[in-house]
Amino acid sequence: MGAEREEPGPARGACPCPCPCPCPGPGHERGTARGCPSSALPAPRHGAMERARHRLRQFDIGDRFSGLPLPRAAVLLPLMVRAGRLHLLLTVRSLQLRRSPGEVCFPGGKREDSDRDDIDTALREAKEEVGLQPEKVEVICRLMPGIDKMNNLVTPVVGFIEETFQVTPNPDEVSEVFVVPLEYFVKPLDYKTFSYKTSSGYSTRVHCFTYHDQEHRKSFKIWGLTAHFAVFLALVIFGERPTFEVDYDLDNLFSSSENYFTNLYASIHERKKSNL
Ligand SMILES: CCC(=O)SCCNC(=O)CCNC(=O)[C@H](O)C(C)(C)COP(=O)(O)OP(=O)(O)OC[C@H]1O[C@@H](n2cnc3c(N)ncnc32)[C@H](O)[C@@H]1OP(=O)(O)O
Ligand SMILES: [Mg+2]
Repeated sequence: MGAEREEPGPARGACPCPCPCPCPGPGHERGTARGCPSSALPAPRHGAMERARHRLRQFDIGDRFSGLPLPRAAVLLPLMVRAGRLHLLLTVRSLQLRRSPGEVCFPGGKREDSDRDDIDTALREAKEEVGLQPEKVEVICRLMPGIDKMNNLVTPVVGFIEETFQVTPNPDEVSEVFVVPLEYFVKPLDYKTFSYKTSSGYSTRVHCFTYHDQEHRKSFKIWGLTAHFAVFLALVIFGERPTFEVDYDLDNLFSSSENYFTNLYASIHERKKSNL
């Protein structure tokens, strides 16, 4: 892993800055070279990134749900700028995997004992799965968690990566990597929704996007938890009404996303109690 990180802080991550100054110091933002007097690294100054950073920091949940008694997992939502627009990097899971083979997901996985927090988990998994070095990620925030089919508490960690990043997928876990313009998750061309009842009996709306990728000349289906995270990320960053229905009050996005999560969590908790 990279250099020591401060706890807590709005913009955390492995600091790529090679300078010896305490990190972050006054005016020196961790995970970036901004404000660092002795750093030679250029700070990314793209307008779309600056706006996204600002919005995302308002939705950072930090370690807020770290005490919940559920097994933990984390995913990295890797954002990059291509042709002036934000894009999200996604993976297709290897067909050899026991769980969710062939499904689209973000780089990520289950917490290991060596991980200090969800950021460590997301960065470690991204390195293992697509060869992304932690120091090449500017971690911005952690967003509201979700709960997967196995009742893992899954925390999405948002980070910026360079457009020039060359993926090296680990074929044991990842069969393909592709990128989607983030706007697609608020203005899709091919979208369906259906309702889904979780194992705890909680009814939720499932988003299902089909993305026709020109680069790979094929279509990818992005749905379930992965689509849930991508939609929320796009809502946070763009602050616009999507072209489809969502389970949030868009005028109170933070509190309604928190309510959504707490209701889902409560349904699992209740089910566990009634099974005792
Ligand atoms: C509404 C219902 C839904 O949402 S399903 C809809 C669509 N699907 C999704 O949205 C995907 C959502 N799921 C996920 O994002 C992931 O499953 C999450 C929750 C992050 C968990 O991460 P996951 O990728 O399963 O865990 P992981 O990476 O820790 O391990 C995956 C399996 O791979 C194995 N593995 C690990 N390293 C290697 C290796 N070097 N060679 C071979 N195998 C390897 C792990 O042991 C693990 O296997 P297993 O799952 O324990 O059998
Ligand atoms: Mg994984």
